[in-house]
Amino acid sequence: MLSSGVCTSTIQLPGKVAVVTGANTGIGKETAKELARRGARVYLACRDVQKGELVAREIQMMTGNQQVLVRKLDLADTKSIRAFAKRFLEEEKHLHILINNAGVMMCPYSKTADGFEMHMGVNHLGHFLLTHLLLEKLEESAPSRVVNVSSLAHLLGRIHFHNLQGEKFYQSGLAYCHSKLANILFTQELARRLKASGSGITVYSVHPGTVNSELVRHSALMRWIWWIFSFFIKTPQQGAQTSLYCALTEGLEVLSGNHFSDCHVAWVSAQARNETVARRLWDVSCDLLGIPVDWLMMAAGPKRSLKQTTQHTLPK
Ligand SMILES: NC(=O)C1=CN([C@@H]2O[C@H](COP(=O)(O)OP(=O)(O)OC[C@H]3O[C@@H](n4cnc5c(N)ncnc54)[C@H](OP(=O)(O)O)[C@@H]3O)[C@@H](O)[C@H]2O)C=CC1
Ligand SMILES: CC1=C(/C=C/C(C)=C/C=C/C(C)=C/C=O)C(C)(C)CCC1
Repeated sequence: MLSSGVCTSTIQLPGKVAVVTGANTGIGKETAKELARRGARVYLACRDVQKGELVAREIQMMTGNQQVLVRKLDLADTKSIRAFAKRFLEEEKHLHILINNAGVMMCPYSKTADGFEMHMGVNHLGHFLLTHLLLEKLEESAPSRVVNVSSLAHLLGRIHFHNLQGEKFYQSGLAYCHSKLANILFTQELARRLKASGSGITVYSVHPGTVNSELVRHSALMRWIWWIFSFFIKTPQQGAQTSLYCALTEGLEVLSGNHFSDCHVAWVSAQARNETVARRLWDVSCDLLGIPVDWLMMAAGPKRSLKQTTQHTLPK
């Protein structure tokens, strides 16, 4: 947990477009800053636009990159997710990097605007819907990448399909673990489907390490542990390295679907490798969000094969 990893890629990103969710603080802020430093146009997707604007100005000043923009995104409300995606699709031609970073941990039992348990709703379902809505843009901008920020905490997670909204039993720490397991299962299932569709989008899940951030805000005990060990745990900048590694490292496409920690491929639990659970979670997530289960083939598949046909026939 205390070891580190550094993204050593020197790649620059002029003309590239990135979206980072939860970019107003912690790991997301440092991830966005580094992408901006490399010249990308970076969208800070934040639920609190005022906080986001302050951070955007700070990043602009530190990096000299004025193309740091703030857009409202509340992952606890599917209307807000749809509004964010609609505006983004209207105003941007490309999306090369999507970092699904935002997260909540150990909230008291609560529900999102759509009635989903808060951890599952924000950490998993919110990002699932966002990725679905932005997929077309990622496909048009391929090669493009999606990074899902998960956690080692997935080890304690289980997908209880009969209690996905925590209504039968609820423990806040475990609810976080379940949602982080869902992040990994989503990554693997998305990678399988993207590969089958011949898309140039790749996807990775990440454990950032134990990082000194605001994630522990809901638990006095965790705040205390974090404070005691603050000298030993990672800074947010160190915590951003594995997300950056997955977003930027050349030649990583063959490892799409893998989980990374400290900038290396990392082991995941047996549950996280269970394809049956991953497929079922995909179907249930689509059902809860009211989107077709084959959204990926609908968005990427037919167009990709059309593009390939055109490419093959044009030179002659
Ligand atoms: N810190 C750690 O030790 C670890 C962190 N992680 C993961 O790293 C990711 C980043 O966490 P970290 O930087 O540590 O935590 P922070 O609490 O510092 O940052 C979380 C970010 O998510 C945003 N967010 C929370 N809820 C919503 C929402 N409903 N809609 C939009 N944005 C929201 C927060 O916004 P706001 O400021 O407005 O609340 C904030 O910007 C998370 O996914 C977390 O699970 C994984 C393993 C360990
Ligand atoms: C006991 C102990 C620690 C506690 C680690 C914990 C409690 C990690 C929790 C990680 C989480 C919640 C990750 C989020 O996804 C430290 C601080 C490493 C210092 C060494 C001793």
